[in-house]
Amino acid sequence: MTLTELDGRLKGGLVVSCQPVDDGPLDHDEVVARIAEAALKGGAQALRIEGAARLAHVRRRLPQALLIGIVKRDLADSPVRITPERSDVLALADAGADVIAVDATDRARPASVQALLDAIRASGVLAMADCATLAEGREAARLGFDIVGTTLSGYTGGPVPADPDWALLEQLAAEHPRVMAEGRIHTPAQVREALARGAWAVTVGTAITRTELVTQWFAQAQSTQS
Ligand SMILES: CC(=O)N[C@H](C=O)[C@@H](O)[C@H](O)[C@H](O)COP(=O)(O)O
Repeated sequence: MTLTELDGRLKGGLVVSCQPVDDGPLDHDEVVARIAEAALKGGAQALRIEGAARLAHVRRRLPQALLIGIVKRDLADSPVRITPERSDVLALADAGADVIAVDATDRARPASVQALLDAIRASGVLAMADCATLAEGREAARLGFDIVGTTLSGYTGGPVPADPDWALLEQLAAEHPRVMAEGRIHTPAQVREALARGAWAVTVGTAITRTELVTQWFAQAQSTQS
């Protein structure tokens, strides 16, 4: 896919991250494929899918869908979880990802961000950098990532904030044409706000595809009433 095609399909649009709660009742390839199909019917322009085998399954079911692929793995010697290795990139490309997202944080890691980007480029797909800070976003843009995301802001140490990182979004959007607002965007009003603050596109996960957590939000509201 060319960048012009990517812009035509996703600029100003919504990505639904279809990552159910790990080991929960929705954490099955076919269930995720159906959630993904439902998200497209609801108006999503793209889907973020975790796992190469799962992405291949979704690709078979939804041949035309724009798929952003990641692999999440817990490593013994690095806090990097999202697409940490070259082999993850190759597996996602083989599975049919249009875009591959990698952790682009400045942390101890098994493969450099440059090496991951090189593997993505060699596979002929587009590249997204999941960042936590302005410096990381700048470095990702300098390396040549097509999309820079706020994905990891709030997740590299300390308590996780309640709100999206609007400041990081605005700072990145001032410098880069394709900034994905991602992370803790839970309402339609926040999607509008992200676009107003300069996001190129917006990814929503938990609020659409983690039923247990969304139910907890409502259930806790009920229990604080009584
Ligand atoms: C930090 C991390 O591992 N983020 C992950 C990245 O793929 C997912 O767990 C998030 O659900 C996704 O980024 C969407 O965000 P939210 O679920 O807040 O709408």
